[in-house]
Amino acid sequence: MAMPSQRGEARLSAGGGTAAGLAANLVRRIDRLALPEAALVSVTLAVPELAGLTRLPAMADPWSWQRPSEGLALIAWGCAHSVAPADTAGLAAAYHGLDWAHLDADAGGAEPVAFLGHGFGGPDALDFPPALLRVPLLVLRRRGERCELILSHRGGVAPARIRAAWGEALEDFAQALAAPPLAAVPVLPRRVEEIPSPALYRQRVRAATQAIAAGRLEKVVLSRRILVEASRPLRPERLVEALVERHPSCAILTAGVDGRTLVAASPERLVACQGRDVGSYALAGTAPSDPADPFLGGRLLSGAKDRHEHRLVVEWISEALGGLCETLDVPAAPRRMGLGRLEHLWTPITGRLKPGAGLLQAAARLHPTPAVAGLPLAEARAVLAELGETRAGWYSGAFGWIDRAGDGEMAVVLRCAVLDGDRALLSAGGGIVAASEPEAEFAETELKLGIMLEGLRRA
Ligand SMILES: C=C(O[C@@H]1C=C(C(=O)O)C=C[C@H]1O)C(=O)O
Repeated sequence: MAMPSQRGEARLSAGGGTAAGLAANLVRRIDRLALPEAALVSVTLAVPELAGLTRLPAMADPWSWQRPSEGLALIAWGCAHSVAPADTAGLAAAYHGLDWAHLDADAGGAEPVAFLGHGFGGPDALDFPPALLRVPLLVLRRRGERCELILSHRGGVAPARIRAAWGEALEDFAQALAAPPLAAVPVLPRRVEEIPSPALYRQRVRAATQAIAAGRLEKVVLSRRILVEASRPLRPERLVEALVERHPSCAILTAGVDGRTLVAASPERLVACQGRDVGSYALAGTAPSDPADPFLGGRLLSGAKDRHEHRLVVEWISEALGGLCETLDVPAAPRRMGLGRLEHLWTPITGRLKPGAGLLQAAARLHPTPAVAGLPLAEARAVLAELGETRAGWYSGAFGWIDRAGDGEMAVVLRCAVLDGDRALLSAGGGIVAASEPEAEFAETELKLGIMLEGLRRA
């Protein structure tokens, strides 16, 4: 544990060195390297001494991604390059336009990474930018046993300037890692606003089922959000810690945008790529899981309404991804994915990409899936607009990372909150099909909101 002491003396671990010592050591290693030349330059250093310290430290506007079940953590610090395109297509253009040179100083084989995120499309009630691509100044990456620091900087400037910027960032980052965690006083956030009101949400579910019965569309995903207030500022890094512990199979992500922090524990993979292997999750159909009632999940698997809702998503993803793939594997029947108090129907879809196809191309085709929008998409968007629904803070958009070689993953932003001081705005929704009932749909959103509400008690 870090010992409280003066700046520069803070210890990274009981037996380890000081934060200042680590930073000085890394700076010496960087000084010996000949930096590559390009518009964007990166260097990766192995840092086994940080392997036990890949928790998100307290910082302003944190960007991070963790998949604890895969032993993956990416913690960013600062910004070397950022682009704010108008949409997902713009994200792909921004990424492919990067002139990015890299020096793998310890021959660990790892590529430098960029983070990216975007909203659902259309107005964002929190005015989050439609899309962002960011190459951080530093990324601490842990993958299994390996731990590395990736440093990036805009090229075309004197190497001494780059080294100075990295040196300063390394010092600050090491200090943040060594800072002792703040006392864990539990908070009880209370609801201060519900948008729409519970009664209006039920009414929207009814209106949606009527539009479906009238033959306008097959499915539409409605959502609601709640604003909660705590008695003191909420801390994203503590919320992340709680989510990592409770939902290790999810993608736990943060994106700091102008002092507000989006935090999510998403069970839904929009797309993941490794080489030409690609995968996406169809996730739709939800029920409470009750350990005392093992048959409940069985009912989810055999229930006609949820199976129908799920099948629509499987077919749509198979078609969207299939167009980019040489081979596609779609399991014949869904499985159950358990997430604490609820569970989903889940079909992991995998394939082999055609040459030239990649993660961002797949992401642009897959977003928004009928798991968060509806079918057909244009009619679903029209119904959402008629019902007056808006989404906020990238909820039901996507967030993830991509490395220089094109490997990476994006998750659908679900089970999320935007933290702003002592307040947090939580969003959740659910798919409405012909057989949906207002009360059950409302209860489903409450279950989904429960994941963040529970985490926030420890924020
Ligand atoms: C829309 C959300 O979740 C999506 C909708 C689901 C459903 O309708 O059953 C299940 C998982 C997600 O794909 C949400 O969590 O807000």
